[in-house]
Amino acid sequence: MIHLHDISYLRLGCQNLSEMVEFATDILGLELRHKTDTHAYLRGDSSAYNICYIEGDADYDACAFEVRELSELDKAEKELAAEGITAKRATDEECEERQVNSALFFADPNGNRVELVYRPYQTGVRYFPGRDAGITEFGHFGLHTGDSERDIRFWTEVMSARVSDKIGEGALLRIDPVHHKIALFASEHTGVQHVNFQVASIDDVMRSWYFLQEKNVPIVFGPGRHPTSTAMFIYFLGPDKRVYEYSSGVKRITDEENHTPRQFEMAPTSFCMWGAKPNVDEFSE
Ligand SMILES: CC(C)c1ccc(C(=O)O)c(O)c1O
Ligand SMILES: [Fe+2]
Repeated sequence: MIHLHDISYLRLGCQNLSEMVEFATDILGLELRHKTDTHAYLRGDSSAYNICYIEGDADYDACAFEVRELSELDKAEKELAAEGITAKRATDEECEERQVNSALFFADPNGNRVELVYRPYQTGVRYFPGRDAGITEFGHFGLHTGDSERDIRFWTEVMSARVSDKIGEGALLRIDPVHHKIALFASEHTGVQHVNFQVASIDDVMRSWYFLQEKNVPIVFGPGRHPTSTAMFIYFLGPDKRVYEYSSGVKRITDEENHTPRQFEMAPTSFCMWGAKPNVDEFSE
C-alpha cells in the first residue's frame, strides 16, 4: 500500500490569473507568496503554498499528497504499475515549479491527476493574509468519481485511505485522524470537486457568510453543519466556478481500531443537519 502522509497542494488551471489572485487574497483570505506571469502560489498556513493557480487550460487540475520517505515513490511506482497505472517521475524543473524535493505523477482510475510529493517546502514565516477569514489550515478537497466502488477500492486498498463515512455512493476518506481529507463524490466529471479551508470557529464561518453576501459572492450551500464530520460550513463559488468551502470543528477519529464507517442516506439532511439545501449538482439527490 502507498502510505499518504498528508494532503499537500492543488494545482488549478484558470483563464485569468489576476482575477484568481484577487479572489484568493481579497475574498478567500489566502496569502500570495509568489507569482510569475503564469503561476500564482497561495497559502493558508505555513507551507510554501496550498494552491497554485496556473493560467492557461481552465479545466486542468491536480491534487498532491505528501509521502514521508523518498523510497515510497519507487514503491508507489511499482504498486501503481501492478494496478495497470503508469506513473512518471518529475524532472528537476517540475520539482522546482512545485517546490518539492521529488514527485511522482499519475492519474487515478477516474482520470483525476494525482501527484505524490516528497519534502514539499515549508517556510519559517507564519501565514499573513490580507483578509482575516480565520483560516487555520488547508483542510481537504473533493474529487469526482464516475464509479465509486472502483474508486473507493483504489483509494483505500492502493492508497491507504480509510472510509470515515459514506453519503449515498459518495465517501469521506481519512489519511490521518482528521475525519476526512478526501471527499469522493459521484459525477460525470474528473478532477477537483471542491476545495476546503478550515477556519478557527463558527464565528469565522458566520462572519464570512455576511462578508461573502456583501461582496456578491455566490453562496451555494450553508451556513450549516455536516452530520458526518460535525463541522459547521459554508460553500461558495470562485470566479473559476469552482466550489470553495470554509468549515470549522471537523471531528477527529482517534479510536482507529473501533471506527465503523456510517452509511448516510442520499438526502439533504445527510449534508446539513440544520436544514440548508445544497445548490451543488454532486450534493443533490
Ligand atoms: C457535501 C460534501 C461532499 C461534504 C459532506 C460532508 C462533509 C463533512 O462531513 O465535513 C464535507 O466537508 C463535505 O464537503
Ligand atoms: Fe468538504
